[in-house]
Amino acid sequence: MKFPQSVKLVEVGPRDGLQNEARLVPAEVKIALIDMLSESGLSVIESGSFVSPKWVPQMATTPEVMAGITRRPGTSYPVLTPNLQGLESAIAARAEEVAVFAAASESFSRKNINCSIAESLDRFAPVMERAKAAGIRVRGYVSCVLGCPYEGEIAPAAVAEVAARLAAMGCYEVSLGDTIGTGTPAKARAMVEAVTARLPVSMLAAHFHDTYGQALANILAVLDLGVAVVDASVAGLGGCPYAKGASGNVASEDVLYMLNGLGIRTGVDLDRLVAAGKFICGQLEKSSGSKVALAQGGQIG
Ligand SMILES: CC(C)(COP(=O)([O-])OP(=O)([O-])OC[C@H]1O[C@@H](n2cnc3c(N)ncnc32)[C@H](O)[C@@H]1OP(=O)([O-])[O-])[C@@H](O)C(=O)NCCC(=O)NCCSC(=O)C[C@@](C)(O)CC(=O)[O-]
Repeated sequence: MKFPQSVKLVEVGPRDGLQNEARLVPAEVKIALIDMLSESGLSVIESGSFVSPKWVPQMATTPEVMAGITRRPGTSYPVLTPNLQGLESAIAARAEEVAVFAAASESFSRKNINCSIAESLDRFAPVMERAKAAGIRVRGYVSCVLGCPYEGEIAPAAVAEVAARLAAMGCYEVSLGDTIGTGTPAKARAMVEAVTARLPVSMLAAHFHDTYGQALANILAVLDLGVAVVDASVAGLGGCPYAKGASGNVASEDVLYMLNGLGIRTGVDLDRLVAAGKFICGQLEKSSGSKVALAQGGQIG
């Protein structure tokens, strides 16, 4: 197998990880988590989302979180923005990077953002324009790339089409989300091959959930195709409010342990990452979803 020499780890725990937690996590706890994650050397920490608080109440503290974190030079703290209203809030919060999120499944698009795929892309157009004018980088997500909770199988060509549209609109990176974690390595490869027929692999990120325990295997499969950006969530926190049964994202600690073992550079310190995971698990009073953290005594607080 032929792997990249270095990988950019995108930590999504403070957003994707926490958005599904039923108990509201105070802003101070999110701030402390993000600051610990920054200290581990991560260069990207997704820190919240400017979405409707009626849809995702856990993210309502994003303005306080963005105001309270210590911004480490060299680290970016993107937030999700589904529309212009979200982008204006992100600008007010001094976000330097945002993400728009589409889906490869019509049903998931409607459940998640209350519009069709085409409507979502139309809605992103003014977001892209305003972000560009404000000097803000935009990442794009495609959800349900390896299966949909409502429609089942998703064709790789449908994923490639949405990914290509996001790139054409100006997204600098497109993150491919196995939202419900049903993918397997061969399917992950086939999907990435379909996307790389339309986009350079350097623009792609793997965003895999671990519902069926396949996430690390899927990541390995797509690293072999040249994907060099991997999204992960500390302690394996996560799920998706609009994808019943989806478990957490692949745990950041486990991805880092695997990358270290492969000799792939990330610039991230495993011990500090484990400490951040231990901190948030203590706050949430739950065990870590990271095998590495558990092996290193990372149970509750
Ligand atoms: C997109 C909407 C807003 C459409 O929701 P809608 O109800 O169709 O929107 P609307 O424009 O009719 O507005 C309804 C209300 O929401 C407010 N509103 C409208 N926009 C905003 C905003 N930006 N910030 C704050 N408030 C907002 C707006 O002001 C209004 O307030 P009201 O008048 O009723 O008091 C809604 O569906 C929504 O917020 N959805 C968010 C869903 C979400 O966050 N899902 C999780 C993230 S996606 C994901 O996890 C997958 C991913 C990315 O991780 C990849 C993967 O794993 O595959």
